Amino acid sequence: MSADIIDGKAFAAKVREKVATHVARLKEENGITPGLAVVLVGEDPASQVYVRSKGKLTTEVGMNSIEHKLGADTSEADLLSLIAQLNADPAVHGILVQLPLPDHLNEDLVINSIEPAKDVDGFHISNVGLLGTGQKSMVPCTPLGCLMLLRDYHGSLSGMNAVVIGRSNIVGKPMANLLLGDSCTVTIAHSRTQDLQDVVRGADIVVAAVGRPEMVTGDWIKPGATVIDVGINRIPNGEKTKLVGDVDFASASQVAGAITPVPGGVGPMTIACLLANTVTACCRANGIKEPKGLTA
Ligand SMILES: NC(=O)C1=CN([C@@H]2O[C@H](COP(=O)(O)OP(=O)(O)OC[C@H]3O[C@@H](n4cnc5c(N)ncnc54)[C@H](OP(=O)(O)O)[C@@H]3O)[C@@H](O)[C@H]2O)C=CC1
Ligand SMILES: Nc1nc(=O)c2c([nH]1)NC[C@@H]1CN(c3ccc(C(=O)N[C@@H](CCC(=O)O)C(=O)O)cc3)C=[N+]21
Repeated sequence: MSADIIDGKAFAAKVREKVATHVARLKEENGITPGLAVVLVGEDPASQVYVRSKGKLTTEVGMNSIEHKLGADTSEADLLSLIAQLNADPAVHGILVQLPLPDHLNEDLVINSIEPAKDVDGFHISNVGLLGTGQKSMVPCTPLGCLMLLRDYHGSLSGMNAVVIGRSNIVGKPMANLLLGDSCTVTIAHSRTQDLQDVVRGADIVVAAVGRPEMVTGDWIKPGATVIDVGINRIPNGEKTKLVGDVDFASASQVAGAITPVPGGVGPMTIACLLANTVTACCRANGIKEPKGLTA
């Protein structure tokens, strides 16, 4: 059997089209251009690539992209003062501080200094609490993108067994919360989980967010299961490098019912959801009815 390929790249392009329509409407009817500020501290090459790609797609949908690139030795006080300035700027509707931050900066402190209404990553404790209690919040982009792909493929997820591998604050935990919200029976696995393969074999939905190249192989997957591969790992490939997920696509796609590729799966959805969250934040900030159906 060969799995259906869930085309995140194509889906994300459709989401960005909808975002662009709403941005055009905000400009015409309200005279407002949504603005997304991205803060990058240090020179991590992978982070630089994402930030560049975010900036390009932000302007492509008609929004303002504000980029702040700070040196790796930036002090916490300077970073906090930049965030305070962005919090107070009415032209900035969304703020994203690219993670990971250099070791001398306290990530929790920095994230929690972002105005929750502008926290388009959904990482602020206030948004985490709102999501955890099923209240209106900013939803983290990567898990939101995964949920949209799953709902689009399955319709209802109610009663399905979902296994999320990884318990990070940015992917694993919010993913589990969203799946629970859609009435899945959710298991969260991590590096201390015993018999991980057996746990995964019970899953109708597997979300892999581990950071280990091609760890999940076809023999772990229940035949017909849906596999969402969040992993973005750059590995050597001859003289060059290539991007692979946390799932071994070649073997898993022989067993799964549906699977997301890397690249072209979850990654593009993350950025599309970031843009959608920025439109939502802009509408909320201006007392404008927020668009329905932009995200899940
Ligand atoms: N596509 C996208 O848009 C995005 C992709 N990513 C990618 O997703 C992956 C995960 O990212 P992130 O959540 O930030 O990573 P973290 O490193 O923060 O978390 C990884 C998680 O995987 C668990 N883990 C590690 N090794 C194993 C193992 N052998 N068996 C089971 N669990 C294990 C860890 O367990 P423990 O807690 O016990 O240490 C941890 O909970 C990375 O490849 C990252 O690049 C991330 C964000 C967005
Ligand atoms: N505050 C914060 N928010 C984030 O959302 C965040 C972050 N920090 N730090 C890093 C991770 C990672 N991440 C990705 C986004 C898009 C792709 C993406 O578009 N990937 C393309 C390929 C890109 C390539 O070729 O390198 C794809 O999978 O098809 C990947 C990874 C967001 N993250």
